[in-house]
Amino acid sequence: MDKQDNKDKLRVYEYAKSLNMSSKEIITILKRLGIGVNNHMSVMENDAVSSVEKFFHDIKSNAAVKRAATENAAKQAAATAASAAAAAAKAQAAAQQAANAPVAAPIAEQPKVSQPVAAAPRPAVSSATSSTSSSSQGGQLRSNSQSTPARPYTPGQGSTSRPSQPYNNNRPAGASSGQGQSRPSTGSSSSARPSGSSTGGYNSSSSQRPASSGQRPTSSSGQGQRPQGQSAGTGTTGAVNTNRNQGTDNSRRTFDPSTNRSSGQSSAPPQRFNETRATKPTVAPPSINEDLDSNGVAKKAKPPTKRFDDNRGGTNKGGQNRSNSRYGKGRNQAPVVYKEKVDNTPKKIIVRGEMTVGELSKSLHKDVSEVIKKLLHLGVMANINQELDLETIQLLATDFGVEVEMKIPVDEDNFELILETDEDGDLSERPPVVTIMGHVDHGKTTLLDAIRQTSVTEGEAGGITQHIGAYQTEVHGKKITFLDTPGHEAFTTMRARGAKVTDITILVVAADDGVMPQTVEAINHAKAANVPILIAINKIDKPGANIDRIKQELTEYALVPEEWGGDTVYVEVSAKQRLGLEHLLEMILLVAEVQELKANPNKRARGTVIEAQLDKGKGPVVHVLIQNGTLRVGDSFVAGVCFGRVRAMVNDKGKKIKEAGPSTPVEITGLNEVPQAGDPFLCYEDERKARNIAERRAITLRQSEIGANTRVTLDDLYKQIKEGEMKDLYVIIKGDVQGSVEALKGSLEKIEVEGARVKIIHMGAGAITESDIILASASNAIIIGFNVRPDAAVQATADQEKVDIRLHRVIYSVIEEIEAAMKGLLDPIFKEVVIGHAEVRSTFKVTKVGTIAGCMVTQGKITRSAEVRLIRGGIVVFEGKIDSLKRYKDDAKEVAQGYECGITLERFNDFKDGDIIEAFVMETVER
Ligand SMILES: Nc1nc2c(ncn2[C@@H]2O[C@H](COP(=O)(O)OP(=O)(O)OP(=O)(O)O)[C@@H](O)[C@H]2O)c(=O)[nH]1
Repeated sequence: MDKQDNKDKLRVYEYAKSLNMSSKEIITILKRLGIGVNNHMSVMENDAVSSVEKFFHDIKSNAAVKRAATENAAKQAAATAASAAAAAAKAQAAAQQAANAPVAAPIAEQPKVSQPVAAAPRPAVSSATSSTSSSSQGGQLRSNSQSTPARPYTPGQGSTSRPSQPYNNNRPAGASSGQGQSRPSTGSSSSARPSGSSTGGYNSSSSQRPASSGQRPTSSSGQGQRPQGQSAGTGTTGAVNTNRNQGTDNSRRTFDPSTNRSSGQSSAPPQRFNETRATKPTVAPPSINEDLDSNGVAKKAKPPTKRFDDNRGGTNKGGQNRSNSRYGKGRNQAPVVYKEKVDNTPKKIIVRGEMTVGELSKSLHKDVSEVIKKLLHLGVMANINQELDLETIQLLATDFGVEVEMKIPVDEDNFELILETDEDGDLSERPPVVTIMGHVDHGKTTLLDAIRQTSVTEGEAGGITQHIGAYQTEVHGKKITFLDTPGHEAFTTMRARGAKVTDITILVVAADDGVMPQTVEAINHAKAANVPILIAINKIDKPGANIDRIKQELTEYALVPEEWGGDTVYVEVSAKQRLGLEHLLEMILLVAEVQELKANPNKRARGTVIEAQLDKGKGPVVHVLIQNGTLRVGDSFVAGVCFGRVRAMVNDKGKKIKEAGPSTPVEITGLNEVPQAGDPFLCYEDERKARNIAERRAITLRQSEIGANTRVTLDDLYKQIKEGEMKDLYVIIKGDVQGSVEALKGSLEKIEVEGARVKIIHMGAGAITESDIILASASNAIIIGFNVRPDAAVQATADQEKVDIRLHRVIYSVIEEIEAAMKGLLDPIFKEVVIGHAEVRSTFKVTKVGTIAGCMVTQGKITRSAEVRLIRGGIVVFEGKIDSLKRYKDDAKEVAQGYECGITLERFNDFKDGDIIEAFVMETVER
């Protein structure tokens, strides 16, 4: 029973099918009418059907009114078209008549908008096919067409008159001229045409051929001879039908194929074709009917039209017939569906990035072909999947008269790269952030402690309770933030991670010691980071203190004291005796004042992670220096690839606080994981967003770690110069003696290729250290080791940081290599691969053999065939070949890590305990 019910129910798709429309269209109409449907399977109640039909009817009525208004213009157009086409006098007359006839009005109109929907709710081509199928599909349809007259058409239904009108209407000027031409050949029909171009002609032809007449108004004579099925086909589609006719009718045709063709091409078929084609985007045949009604002419044309419609109806796929019968009279009339051609081009589109042609067409509500055509006009060959840049999108949209609003989303994941600008009025002064650097034992820690103690004694009772990697002190009501990490780590590692936290560097130089290698290194670090340097000459209490000597030495590094005409501030202090500290703090404020350090406290907090650790009780704890905005308890944030919500916040004095402004160091809890020092920190409106961003950052980080090395290496230097990514090649030179380092510097600085120059950012005598690697990493520099080598730990750091170290023993080869790299000529065939290290533990002198080094292989392996170099204190003492490699008394091919062995070298006997023998092989490198 239920099944039966279901069967009888009319579903949207069925109804749409019966109208030759898509379910989507019906759903849209239903929705517009306020009738809720879910999808194409939804059942349509009777009142829904009648509402839709009323909707169509209303559309028709409106269209008719419009059409009547344009009648005059249409007449004119029709006349022109007819006259142009009519070579023969008859045709001309016919055309004129047609023009005079009220029905002709739609002719002019047709190309513009309305199309016979009911007649052909489906696209022209499909209607053509459907008619084809009607003839071929068989009996059912054909019989339909034959029996058309008898069909239960509702009088007054647009469909009746449709056939005639569509022809006339749809016929563009050219087509109408075609009619004229074809007419003469068809003879009697031509006369029928003019008189209402639809009515008479149709009638006459219909009288001859009931079924086909409606469809083939033009070639009436031909039609007359033609079998029904064929005529139906010909009527519907010009060329296609012609073919079909040829195929089907040849045997029985009595008409001249040429006539047929001509009729197909120029008269009725073209119209049809046009009509149908036009029908695709829009359909409005009912309006035509309406026209006819209003003109009073259509009524005459009704009978043939009916038939025509009927045929059409029949054409509407087999199922429709069934559905028609099932859904009754009203629905049989339903095929009269009209779609008005509505220009739904949007006024404005929002563009959020590049789009494909297909995407743009969709947002412009245009056919892809239209957009492609426009692109062709712009000289761009494109397909539907072609990506269009923003400029082209803008151009195309403007061409279609559509405004474009660009809303390019900001890459929120890389928030450290987003520059937030503030209005001057929103900015307020912020405390400077100071770092202390200097040579070992020059008193950095003592100075930091002394300053901190000063502030503690001045302010807080209870002493230092917290160590959070930074602290604030106050001088004359103004705060100064010190990064509490003596040494280079904070400075360099953070800079290597892209974080700039320091505003001022205090360079501590012991008055009794002078400028030392690490002093120079610190200077280079600060200069590379473009941070102003303030010199604190420490230990002035010491008897050997020579302040002038220090100043003198430092002028060599362009740090000229103010009193000597320079701009570097020098302060004499004794960290131990707490002398000059106040003056130092005042000078810091002075330097800060010149820098005009400002931030906007009224925005979301942004900062840098100074330290982070996993606390047994609190979980991940992070020390953050807030650099802009204000951080509040409860704020959600991202720190590196971690995220969280501020659960608790403590300041440098260990006091719980609710909010922290710019330049304030705080400890916060509430993270999911432990971030790294130097990680950027930014607040977000909610935790979910923070989590998403952190997760995406983690993925990107992993990918970049796996991905290409972005550091500069000599191997890809030329490429980078070419691509404009590099102007200067930053180099760190480390050599065994100061003399050769100086010589190398001079030679390298003279090289200039492709507009790129060598810029020495640091140099010194001594082994390559971890600090060199970090500086190289932070500055994207390469390291040249001249007669010096990195030890295993340093090499490991270099590998991790992807710093290119080039080791040489001859100055000329350094110059040659750098020059070749800059010219893109570098073509190393071999690359040295270190395979192991052995440490000399004892030596034995054996006559005739020389000195045997009793070694322990500390890393990798030593092979007999490997080349070796002897390193003493980071300096290469000898480079050559192994003479013999023995395990006890036996020769060995190789000795692995953790085993002892005896090694003799060719032409070298001067082993000393603690020497390192480094074994390496040369491997070919593919470029
Ligand atoms: N006489 C005197 N001694 C000082 C002064 N400042 C520091 N010292 C001493 O110098 C030594 C080294 O001081 P630190 O503060 O550890 O030096 P540092 O630069 O931090 O050393 P590293 O952490 O190893 O780089 C200590 O014994 C201090 O007591 C000073 O102003 N006068």
